[in-house]
Amino acid sequence: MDFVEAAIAAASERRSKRKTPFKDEDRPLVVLSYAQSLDGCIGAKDNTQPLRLSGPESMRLTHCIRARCDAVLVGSGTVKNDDPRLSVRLDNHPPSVQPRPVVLDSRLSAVSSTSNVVTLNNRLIVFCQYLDSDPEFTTLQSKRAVLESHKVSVVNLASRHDLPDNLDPASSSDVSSIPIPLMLRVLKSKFGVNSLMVEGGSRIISAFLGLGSLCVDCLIVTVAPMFVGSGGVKAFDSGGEGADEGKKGQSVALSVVDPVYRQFGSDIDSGSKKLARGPAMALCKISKPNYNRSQIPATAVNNLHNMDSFTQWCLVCERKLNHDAVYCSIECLKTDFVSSGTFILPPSSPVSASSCAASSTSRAPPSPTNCPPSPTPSHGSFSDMSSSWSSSYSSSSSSNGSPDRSQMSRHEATQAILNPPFSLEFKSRRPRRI
Ligand SMILES: NC(=O)C1=CN([C@@H]2O[C@H](COP(=O)(O)OP(=O)(O)OC[C@H]3O[C@@H](n4cnc5c(N)ncnc54)[C@H](OP(=O)(O)O)[C@@H]3O)[C@@H](O)[C@H]2O)C=CC1
Ligand SMILES: Nc1nc(O)c(N)c(N[C@@H]2O[C@H](COP(=O)(O)O)[C@@H](O)[C@H]2O)n1
Repeated sequence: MDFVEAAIAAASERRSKRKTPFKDEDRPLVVLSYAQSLDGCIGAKDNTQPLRLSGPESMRLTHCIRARCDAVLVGSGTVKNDDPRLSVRLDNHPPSVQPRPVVLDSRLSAVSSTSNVVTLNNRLIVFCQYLDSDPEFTTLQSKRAVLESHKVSVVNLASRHDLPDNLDPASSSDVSSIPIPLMLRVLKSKFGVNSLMVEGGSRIISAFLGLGSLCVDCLIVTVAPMFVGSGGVKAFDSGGEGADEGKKGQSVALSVVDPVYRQFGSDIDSGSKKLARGPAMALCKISKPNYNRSQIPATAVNNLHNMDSFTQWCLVCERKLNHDAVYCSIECLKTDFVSSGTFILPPSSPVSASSCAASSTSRAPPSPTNCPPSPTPSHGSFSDMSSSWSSSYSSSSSSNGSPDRSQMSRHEATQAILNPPFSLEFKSRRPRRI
């Protein structure tokens, strides 16, 4: 599917250009992808099987993403709840080799010899984490032996024996949850995994999103036009039940840049009398772990899984910041504004004053020249945006006249925002009539 190819290619290109202090190439390209409801749920608490959110078209998309990746990862909660297969079955061009399933299962409590990921695939990788001094060490070693007898590759991240020589095992103070950066490096160096799809569930999504561009290159979210309600499992729950003590109840502002939307399936359409299952899809490239503070662990240079101390980096060019600032220069601020949650619309679609005002509260303050002189209603709609997605990835100047920002110098980007050759819509979307 072109959409997936374009998304992964763009993420890969972006990654290669990024100037971070750690070596991105030491870990696989990571595509975080899941399906959620309109109220942000990916499952239902009382379900003992996956909640079907995706329609047929976007389900196929999920399988296309699986097909384009070397491995597909889920957490122990998803294995316990869903017993997923994680295989490619709906792609028109199935890969000759299925992606390797990967499960994060610290205590080997979820995966068993009868799990689908074991019985349907003999290349499963399980990451666990326990010390020699663990009171349950013997039991855990027996479980491990059983899995290994079923051709499962088990990696204990706390054991030096399981890791390549150049990587240090997780420290004894850090055995509560699997250190994702270390796990990613092991996937690459020990198993040759160059691309990884992360499917969920909630805690895994929250953990990866919390690490932002440190560990995620591309985010593909299917949004299904349905509500799950109070019994739902939230996709992103960084301050919820599973959060560390001290982080409970805290909200986290995360933003994505250059979101692109495309409709897969029937959606809520003018001819439709009811909410059909035909999700729309948001494709986003994650750029920053956190809008207000792009915090990259300084120790990550030598020791990726050590998250003790933090250094600040400019949100745009990722240069080191000496002061308590978000950007290193005014150019960077403006450039970030160009690339922040804005949508490129055809030239005929004027920007609305209200949407411009809305944008200033959520992102970097816009230059006054960004706003139109008088209020004009926006004609941009959800479906308008879908037409521009491919051109903004594939050429330096798209058919609707909008420049490809990845090809622009910072100066050109700044000029573009001061004097845009196209109209921008920042926030507002007119709901479509049903
Ligand atoms: N709609 C969709 O696209 C998807 C929906 N789902 C749904 O998600 C739900 C399951 O979510 P949830 O219960 O949160 O389970 P998860 O699948 O997110 O697994 C969470 C568990 O993974 C283990 N784990 C190990 N290391 C980490 C880490 N660094 N960060 C986070 N977790 C880690 C922990 O268990 P341990 O200590 O045992 O290792 C943790 O409890 C199900 O309802 C499922 O249907 C799942 C995938 C996709
Ligand atoms: N994309 C997507 N849409 C949904 O509606 C879903 N419920 C999921 N769930 C994920 O798919 C797994 C099941 O995979 P198999 O069909 O067994 O291969 C499930 O565990 C979730 O990870 N995804």
